Amino acid sequence: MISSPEICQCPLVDEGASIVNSPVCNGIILFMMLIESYMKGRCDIASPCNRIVSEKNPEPEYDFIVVGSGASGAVVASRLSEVDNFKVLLIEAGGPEPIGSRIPSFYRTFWFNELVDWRYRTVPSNYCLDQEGQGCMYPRGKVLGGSTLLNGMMYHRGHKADYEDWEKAGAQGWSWDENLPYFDMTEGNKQIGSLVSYKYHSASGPMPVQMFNYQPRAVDELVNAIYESGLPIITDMNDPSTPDGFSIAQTFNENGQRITTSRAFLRAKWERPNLSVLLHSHVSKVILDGKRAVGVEYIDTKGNKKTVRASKEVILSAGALNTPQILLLSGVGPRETLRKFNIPVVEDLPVGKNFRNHYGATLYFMLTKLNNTQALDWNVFSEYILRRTGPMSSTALTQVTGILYSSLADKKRRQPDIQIFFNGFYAECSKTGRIGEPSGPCPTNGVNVSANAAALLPRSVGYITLNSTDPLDPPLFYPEYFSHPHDMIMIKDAIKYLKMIFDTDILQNKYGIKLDPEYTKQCANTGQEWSDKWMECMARVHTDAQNHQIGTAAIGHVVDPDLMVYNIKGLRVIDASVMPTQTSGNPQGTIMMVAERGAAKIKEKWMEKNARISNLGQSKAMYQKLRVGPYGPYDTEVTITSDTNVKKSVHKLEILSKMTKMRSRS
Ligand SMILES: Cc1cc2nc3c(=O)[nH]c(=O)nc-3n(C[C@H](O)[C@H](O)[C@H](O)COP(=O)(O)OP(=O)(O)OC[C@H]3O[C@@H](n4cnc5c(N)ncnc54)[C@H](O)[C@@H]3O)c2cc1C
Repeated sequence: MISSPEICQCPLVDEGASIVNSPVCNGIILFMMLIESYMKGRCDIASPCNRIVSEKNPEPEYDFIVVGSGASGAVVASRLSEVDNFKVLLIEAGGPEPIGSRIPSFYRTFWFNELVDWRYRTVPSNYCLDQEGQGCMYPRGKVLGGSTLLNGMMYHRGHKADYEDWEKAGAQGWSWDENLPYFDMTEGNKQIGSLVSYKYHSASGPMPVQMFNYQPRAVDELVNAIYESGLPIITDMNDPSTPDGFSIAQTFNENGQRITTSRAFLRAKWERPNLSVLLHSHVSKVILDGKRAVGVEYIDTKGNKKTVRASKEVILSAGALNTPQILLLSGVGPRETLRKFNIPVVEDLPVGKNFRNHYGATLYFMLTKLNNTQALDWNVFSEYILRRTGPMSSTALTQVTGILYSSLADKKRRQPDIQIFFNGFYAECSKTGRIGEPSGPCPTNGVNVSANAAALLPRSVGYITLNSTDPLDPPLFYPEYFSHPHDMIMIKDAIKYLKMIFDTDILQNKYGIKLDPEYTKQCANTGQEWSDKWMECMARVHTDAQNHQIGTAAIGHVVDPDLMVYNIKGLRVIDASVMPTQTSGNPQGTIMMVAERGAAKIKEKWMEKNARISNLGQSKAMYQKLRVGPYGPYDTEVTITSDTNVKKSVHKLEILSKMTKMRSRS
């Protein structure tokens, strides 16, 4: 039985956006309102005692100002404020984390909600044609935790070869080996020993990493189908010896809840009077005194322009879509763009160029032999509220992914270049909570699922520029998808892998899988389904513009390898913008690593000599400790998961992965 609200040590809170009335579950829905009110009454979910409260009276000057609290900014602010005598201000345009965002199954619920999402779109072009001329959608976190509050939570470090590419692009000192200690600093892996090896993971970082504690039957069946298709199954996507294959991903979660960077890194704020946070404050530009950054200008909740000074550094962590806008408005960018908008040129740099993103095609299917009923009901909700497990504690099919080689990939360098994602069976919506409640008007019409076939190392490069000098006016995004012919080859190769899975006995006969005609009609005139022309049409119509944008203030182009903006003192960029080329995987793990390294570089520069030596000594000792194994500290830190459901999935992955290896040897 579900009990009444818990008594937490602090008064309950009601803040942020609601799960009711989201695009994935619209209308006034009593059951969803009930779920939300129950969640507010659970201390571990609502965490009323650890709320980040916005500073009412910010001081006129801080040592460091960090702009943006996402995958990068929360890490930077947290690491800098470890130094007692650094005064740090973190400025975030969005507000607090909505409580509903902690539920993994609601992972799409907050997309396009203006309270937490910038709701960007690309300039319309010859792709994303299903969007009726509005351009591709780019959900983007405008909230504490940034896009780590909207994302799919998958943890990936990229591959060694990706960082060789970084070095070639000018990022000297950013090789795989040099980055490893900083990956380790972030990662708090809970499955070392039970799923992944101490050799490639760390247990001691603040960000919890593990598989979701629940895998629905559909995940099991999908993994079976993948094995039947002959494609490889691997246990750990971050093990360099198995760079390609399908797996159930490890994700950023704990106790059945999403963990954003703000939850993982900013909790420390409560012991740190030297860290202040300003919410709902939109930074409009960096204040430059000649070629030195001395503060920022921001727009507060009432629309007033305010300024705050930085005595040491301003750090831009506003993400690859917003950092270039702030730089351009500050007079740092391509001369021709700045002149066009009458912005005085402080430094002529290629800001906004080198805009890269993973992208591909989405294919929509129907499982015609299943009834289309809601995956969220009273039973599911009770299981979650009592034990923090069940369908609400995972992202259903989305936790399965595969990273594979296209025909263009460099296999010798072990650098896969395409990724497959799946979507469906989400416990995200229900009107009454009744068991067996139909989803949509035609319950016997089959279950809708979809899959994405994406290029991880696309060659097309776009740009971002200003639309106007109004800081609240979104910039213009020109990703220039398909401008390089290789991308279509990679995407078609990825679709061919999907076809192999689609053709399996399990999906064909047991589930009656079919392409959803609603989503193929625009390509009906291209001839046969799955033909080259059909795949090309599907990629342009149902373009999957992923949300892994990078490169718009890249190392070697706009910032130096220490992440300092060229020729400007006191101004650093530490976020996805500095990545010069893509990594072949989900980027949050890499961006957190960049943030750890960036913060370490700042500490190295500004900490007093004695403190610096002791800090570096500690980091080194910690790293050495982390790398000891298999009988060293790791074994004492191993958490063997006790959840039988996870154990079953781990066991299955292990068996299928062994069978994959045997198959490839024979
Ligand atoms: C829907 C979705 C799914 C994804 N899935 C995954 C996944 O499964 N795994 C993975 O690794 N990655 C995933 N990603 C990508 C990952 O979340 C991003 O790459 C990462 O969060 C980017 O980090 P960042 O710090 O550069 O920017 P963000 O995390 O976006 O943070 C930027 C912050 O800066 C703030 N900001 C911006 N402009 C201003 C301003 N002018 N003033 C003040 N504050 C400002 C923003 O509000 C935001 O909080 C996904 C992203 C999305 C959107």
